[in-house]
Amino acid sequence: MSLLIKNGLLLTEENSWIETDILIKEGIIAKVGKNLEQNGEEVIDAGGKWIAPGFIDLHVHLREPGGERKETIATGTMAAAKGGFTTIAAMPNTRPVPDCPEQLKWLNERISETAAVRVLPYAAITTRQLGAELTDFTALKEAGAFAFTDDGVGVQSAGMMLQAMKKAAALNMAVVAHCEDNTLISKGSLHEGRKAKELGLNGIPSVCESVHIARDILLAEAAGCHYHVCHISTKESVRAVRDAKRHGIRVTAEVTPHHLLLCEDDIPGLDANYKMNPPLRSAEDRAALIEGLLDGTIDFIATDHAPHTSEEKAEGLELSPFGIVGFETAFPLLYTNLVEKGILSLKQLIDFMTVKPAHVFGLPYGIIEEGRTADLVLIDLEHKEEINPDTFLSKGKNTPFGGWNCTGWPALTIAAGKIAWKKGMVTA
Ligand SMILES: NC(=O)N[C@@H](CC(=O)O)C(=O)O
Ligand SMILES: [Zn+2]
Ligand SMILES: [Zn+2]
Repeated sequence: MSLLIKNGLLLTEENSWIETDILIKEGIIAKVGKNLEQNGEEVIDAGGKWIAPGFIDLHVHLREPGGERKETIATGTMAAAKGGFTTIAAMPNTRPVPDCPEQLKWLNERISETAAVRVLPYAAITTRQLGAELTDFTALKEAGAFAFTDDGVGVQSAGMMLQAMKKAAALNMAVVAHCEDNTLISKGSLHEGRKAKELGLNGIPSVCESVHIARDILLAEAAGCHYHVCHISTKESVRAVRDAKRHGIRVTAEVTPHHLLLCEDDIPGLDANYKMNPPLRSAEDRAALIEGLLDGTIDFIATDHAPHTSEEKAEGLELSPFGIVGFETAFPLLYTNLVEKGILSLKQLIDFMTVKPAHVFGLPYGIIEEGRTADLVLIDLEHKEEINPDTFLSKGKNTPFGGWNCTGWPALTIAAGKIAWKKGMVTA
């Protein structure tokens, strides 16, 4: 299939734009330039919309296998495509866990049969993510693991983490960490701070995260491994990563849209759509995350798309599972609340969602250039719409952002040269 995109606006390095056409042939960007001639290709008139590299989200939960009531690879990747994402990396906290080559092979087959966009599967660090026994990293790498993580739980033992990092270093793979010390969780459902006190609930202290990050940075230095911090949320964590980078330690970090845009003060009461792990922290923490993103301490943005059923979320703040969905709101939220407010330039936002994650993990995506895979998103920066969870393609409707008015929405997503989602498209 060949496609010709006409009259798109392409962002330049200087945060300016040029008008361009893009010719796509057999999944590859064949030509970028003005007034390209049509030779029987399907034409897409971008009509002044912006063309960005397809977004890359390296922290998502697709729930399959085992959690199909919350999401499947098919529904999750359709939601991703609608959000403008063309490459996503799926976390291994499924049932079963991809902790052996057979399971990973099954997953890769399922992905190739049902996914609407590219899915890179993580493999677990420990068997069944129980923290007791290291998985076979060599075999898992051969079977197609993208990187190693036990996301959903922290690796409690420093000894286990060091072993994992040494193995990963030898294979030139990354260890990706959910940082949480189980002795410090305190059975909390939100941040240990003002709001927890006001609601009379147990809080999760900041040290619960930062102590793991500090530990792991020293372990990564000893092992010489690429260590990546998931969903960073506290000012102390940002400080630790900043300090580690200054010392030349190979640490990188991601932050979620919700931690950039919300803090504990925004939690209206006992609404479980504000419950996620790590929790929404203090206003100072939120400011430190933005500062960390701006000064390069935090490398990129990842949604931590974590769908749960409405029944589960109806159990309330204390009993419901942690997590919120992210694919279908990430760009409009960040564009409206960071770019339009002058905190980030459009170029910076696009980089945090494309070039940077690709660069950190050595992926050949996130760049619009002749010869590259045609992963693209057309964005309508003028379009205004209210976030309505009922319209989500994800099975998960669990978001605290329902009713937010946003400007700047994806209109069409092309993944590996094929239209993966188009505004107004009817899906099953
Ligand atoms: N972030 C969350 O609140 N929940 C995630 C787990 C995780 O990312 O740690 C989930 O799987 O639901
Ligand atoms: Zn996590
Ligand atoms: Zn997660």
